[in-house]
Amino acid sequence: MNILDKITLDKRKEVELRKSLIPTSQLEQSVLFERPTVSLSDKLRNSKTGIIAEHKRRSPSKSVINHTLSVQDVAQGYEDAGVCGMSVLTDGKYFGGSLDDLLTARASCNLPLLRKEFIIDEYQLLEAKAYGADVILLIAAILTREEIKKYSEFAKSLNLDVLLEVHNEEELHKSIMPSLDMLGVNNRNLKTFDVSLNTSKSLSTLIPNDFVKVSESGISNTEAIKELQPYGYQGFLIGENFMKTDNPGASATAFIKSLL
Ligand SMILES: O=C(O)c1ccccc1NCC(=O)[C@H](O)[C@H](O)COP(=O)(O)O
Repeated sequence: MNILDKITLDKRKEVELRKSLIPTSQLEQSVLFERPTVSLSDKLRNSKTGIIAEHKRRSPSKSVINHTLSVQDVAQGYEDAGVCGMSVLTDGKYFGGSLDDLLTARASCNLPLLRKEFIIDEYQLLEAKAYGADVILLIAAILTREEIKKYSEFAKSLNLDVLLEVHNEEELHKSIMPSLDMLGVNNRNLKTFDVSLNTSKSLSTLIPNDFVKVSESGISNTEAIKELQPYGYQGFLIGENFMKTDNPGASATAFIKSLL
């Protein structure tokens, strides 16, 4: 069983429990449900740098990245750095994140926030909205085309942007549809955890220009961005490179400065 299958199996049990604890009607009463969302895809289209900076404590490929920082400091640091958006991992078991992290980020900055999660149920989209997200992630590897359509259309009805993530050509062909805003290519091989920018490069020509192209994972220097921009990428999701430092905001600031 690969890591995504394992995560998804656990996620199904977790979501059933969450549903029994907090009914949908309670999520819909969140004051954040009325908040006007901010479009990450619009910000990326109009940006010279396109950085989406992630809050990430640990991951299946790295057991410890950073467990000491406050989400508030990280969010404010990223906003001061001038990133386009912030990604917040909300999975607890594999990434050490939570919906409270998303809420804290929402209370700490005005950046568009991506709920980085393994979405397998519409209920998680209501959670995303109720806890202050502007964008949701759908992962093609764990969803059928029908599920991608259903979840992306539901997200759009909640005024949430949709980032669809693929790892290969087959996932890309299965997923293209008008209810997506951004197409993300994940450079991490989920069997070996190796990262290669060649994944983004080789899939770039297959992504129609109507979608904002985002390159995800393994981006550790500004040369990588300069290498990917000619392939049409306007968004760059960066986690570990910033989070492994004592001050992710300061490292994002230096990164963006050297890109301009
Ligand atoms: O990061 C992992 O090890 C991982 C393993 C299995 C599924 C997802 C995983 N990561 C989620 C992400 O997409 C990354 O956190 C994100 O792209 C940032 O990557 P990086 O800059 O390499 O931290």
